[in-house]
Amino acid sequence: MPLNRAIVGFAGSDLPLILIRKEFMMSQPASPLSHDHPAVPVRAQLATEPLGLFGSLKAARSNLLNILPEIAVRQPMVSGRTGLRWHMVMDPGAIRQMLLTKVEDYPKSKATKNILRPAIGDSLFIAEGAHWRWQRRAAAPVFSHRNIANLTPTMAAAADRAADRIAAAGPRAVDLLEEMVATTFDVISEVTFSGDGSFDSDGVHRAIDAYIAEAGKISLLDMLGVPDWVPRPGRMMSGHAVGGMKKVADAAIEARRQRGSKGLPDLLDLLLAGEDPETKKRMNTAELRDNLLTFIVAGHETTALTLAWALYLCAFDQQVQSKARAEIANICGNAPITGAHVAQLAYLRQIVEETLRLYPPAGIISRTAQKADRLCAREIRPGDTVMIPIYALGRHHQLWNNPDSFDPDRFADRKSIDRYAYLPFGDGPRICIGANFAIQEAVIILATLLRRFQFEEVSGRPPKPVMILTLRPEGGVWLTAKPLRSKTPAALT
Ligand code: HEM
Repeated sequence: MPLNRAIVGFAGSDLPLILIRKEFMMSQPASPLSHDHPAVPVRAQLATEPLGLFGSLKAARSNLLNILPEIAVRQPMVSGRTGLRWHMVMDPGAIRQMLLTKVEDYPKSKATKNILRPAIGDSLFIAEGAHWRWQRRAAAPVFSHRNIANLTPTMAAAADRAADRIAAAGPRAVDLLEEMVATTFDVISEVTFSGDGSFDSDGVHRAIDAYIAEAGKISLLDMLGVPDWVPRPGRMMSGHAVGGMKKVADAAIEARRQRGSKGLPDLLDLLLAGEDPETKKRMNTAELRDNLLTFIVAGHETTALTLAWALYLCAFDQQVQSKARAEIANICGNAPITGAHVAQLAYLRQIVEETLRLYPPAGIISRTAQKADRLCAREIRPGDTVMIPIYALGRHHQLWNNPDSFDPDRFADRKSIDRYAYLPFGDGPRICIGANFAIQEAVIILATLLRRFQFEEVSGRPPKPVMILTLRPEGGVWLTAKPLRSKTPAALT
């Protein structure tokens, strides 16, 4: 079927308005479909009719996925106007243009920067141009293959602690989302400020979570295009917690400068030693702190969500869970999980990749166009918001077979997948710097938990995909964890 270039206006618009063809207006039942179709895991209910300005604003505050129209999983591009002109791009060629060939013309959107700048300053995540480039060059060695491999024991130890906590819950259902957030925070605080007894990691964790909860709610004022200097109440509320968090981080950096590195270098040691290979510039305390907080903010919740969704999917499909457990037994036996194992746990990696297709933590990324351009033969004007809805891309009917079903075997032959059809980590020069870190961490934690427990769904408590800043399972991921062995092999040695 040729791709239909529909343009959809979701509110008063100077763009051609509402051309939703009837066949695209059919709503999708949640699951299961019918006796002829396999059941599919939970998915978001996409909009089947224009929301209007207030409907869009309401959706944006409660669940951003609700602003995605159903045709976004069938069409290459959807455009409209809600205060500002916007486009959603699902066409791999057009996405390549935005993220790679014309990356300078599509910087991160103002809304993204407004939300994150109070917490992470002008760090690697939101800086542009030369200021971004030198920080990326200085931080790149921190995420080298060797440095990430060195973190394996820290990740495995945090995974064992998580397994012990889950075991302590006994036969009661456990919220795996909460457990995974605690576990990935444990990892990231250990690998950023390891061994600094004075570092108040609980305080930083509380401040970050409060910030994500408050400031992450897409501001009504941003959506309406109100200028940046108008204060945003939600962001001011969390300002106090953020100020405290920055002080804690600055003190930890100063303490490390005084005492120097001990043993294997952690992320802070590596960043302290890092310099831009071209300009030889090094980061000052504020730049180090903003980047470390960026790693914490960008790195812990995203990986926790991946793990929580992966465990939900393994409980949803017991055959996949058994196959994964067989692989772990075959590759790792009873030994503690090592970096060498991670490289061989191919099926576990496929589960993680398929989880990221169905529930990408960064469900929508967005850019503000700087120049007049054309995407999918459609006019882009300077100032237009151009979104890449990663969630819709991963479930696009033109790009995937049975897009809503869970099938890790899709990733058995990675070469068969169009690079720009699968973008949980973005692409081009702004691709996630922590992608390998996240995959390694997810594989280690998943392997540790699956060899110790059999996870089962709790009836009547399915997670609901909701996107505020990230795509989260609302209400948590409640599963029962049936013990398969009393202790992890690491703890037995
Ligand atoms: C499963 C886990 C993760 C997911 C799904 C994820 C996703 C993403 C995505 C989609 C982007 C690009 C955003 C855009 O282009 O607008 C990004 C950028 C970034 N991520 Fe991740 N991320 C994850 C884990 C991590 C980890 C573990 C770290 C660090 C420890 C990290 C640090 C960053 C940074 C610093 C950037 C900005 C890079 C730049 O602009 O040069 N992320 N991430």
